[in-house]
Amino acid sequence: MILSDTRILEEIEKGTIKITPYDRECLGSNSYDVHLGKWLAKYKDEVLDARKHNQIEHFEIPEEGFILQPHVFYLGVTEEYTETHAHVPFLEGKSSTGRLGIDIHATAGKGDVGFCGNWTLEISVKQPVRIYKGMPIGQLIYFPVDGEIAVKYNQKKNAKYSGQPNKPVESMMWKNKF
Ligand SMILES: O=c1ccn([C@H]2C[C@H](O)[C@@H](COP(=O)(O)OP(=O)(O)OP(=O)(O)O)O2)c(=O)[nH]1
Repeated sequence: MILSDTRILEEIEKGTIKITPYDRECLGSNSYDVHLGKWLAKYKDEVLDARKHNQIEHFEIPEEGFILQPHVFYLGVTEEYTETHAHVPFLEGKSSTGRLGIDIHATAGKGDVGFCGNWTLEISVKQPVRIYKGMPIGQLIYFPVDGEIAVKYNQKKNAKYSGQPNKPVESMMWKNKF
């Protein structure tokens, strides 16, 4: 089951879903459109090491936009700060971004019950494409959960991405012991 527009609105009124900034126009029949924040980032090193803390450098998308290149991996961020306290939020692309050859997440679009923060986007493109801050970039969909949640994401001691800011956050895989 996926929450409908009226159910998303009810949850927003209850405070179990928070989306800031919020615009009623961005609410679809069963999703909410999110937008590209002004910060992008790239890893400093060409070769990443899954055991190490790979550093990123942030840069701002200028007014005239920024051309993303294929074979370069970017991190982006949603303009929206969200909180989801009773449902599983999923970040999906939009058909219109997909049709421009833009992928906005790599492998994991699922969020956690209790996730609070801006969403980091894992962006790659099929051909050069100019993107702009504030453009619609994805959509959030919400799934009800079956059963009690013992520990919500924002209550977990080792949650790596809790409270993500309005700048992209790099992989914290290095915090896993392996
Ligand atoms: O494209 C995405 C997908 C998820 N998230 C956020 C929401 C999610 O609640 C959180 C953690 O995601 P996930 O559980 O997939 O990450 P992990 O690598 O397993 O980290 P952790 O060990 O903290 O769960 O990151 C993003 O910012 N961008």
